[in-house]
Amino acid sequence: MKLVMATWNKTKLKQMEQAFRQIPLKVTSLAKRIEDIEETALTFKGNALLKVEAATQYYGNDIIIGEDSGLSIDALGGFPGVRTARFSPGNDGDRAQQLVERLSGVPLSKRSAKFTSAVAIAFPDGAHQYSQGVMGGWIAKKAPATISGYGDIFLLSDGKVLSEHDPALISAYDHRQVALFQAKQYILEWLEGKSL
Ligand SMILES: O=c1[nH]c(=O)c2ncn([C@@H]3O[C@H](COP(=O)(O)OP(=O)(O)OP(=O)(O)O)[C@@H](O)[C@H]3O)c2[nH]1
Repeated sequence: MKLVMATWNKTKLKQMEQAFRQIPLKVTSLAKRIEDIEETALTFKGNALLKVEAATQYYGNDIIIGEDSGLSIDALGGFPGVRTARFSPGNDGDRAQQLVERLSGVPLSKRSAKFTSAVAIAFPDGAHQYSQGVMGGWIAKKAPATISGYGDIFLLSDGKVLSEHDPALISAYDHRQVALFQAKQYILEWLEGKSL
């Protein structure tokens, strides 16, 4: 039995491998076997499940994990949410720039936002588990001259944007790390329950 990471994103894959390093199973990614899927669900959890389901026909005897994440801005009714990675052409930096422009004139008190990460797990016996992590913050009024991603516009309560923080120090509060930590407990407990 293997741990199959249902992701096509290399950074995410590394984070998942790291988060699950204590689990005594070989980790593999389905990226090479199946093409990236269309993320058509209306929720992060729904998209995480779609990623997992894309893998079940090839990896029915393994534990499959999928993750979906994004940024939700209160003043924009939760936008971009599940569409964070693709609400307009270009890269995350271009999209983050657009969000800052859309919030022009909005005071900091009304710029609250959150990152959400949802993880879905499919076990070989057909059981599923889900976990979620959330990190709250604000969309900064002053963005750097060059915005390379959402981390450059996401302000934390210490007055610094996410990308100004040491990832190792912020990791305990990171939405994805929180969701993956809970997922790890589910997997370890499932293995224990099966005496594996
Ligand atoms: O700067 C950031 N710091 C973060 O902490 C963070 N967490 C999520 N995101 C963004 O949210 C979308 C995820 O999209 P997503 O889950 O569909 O991933 P993906 O399509 O790359 O991979 P996958 O679907 O193959 O797994 C992408 O735009 C990510 O940049 C972040 N950006």
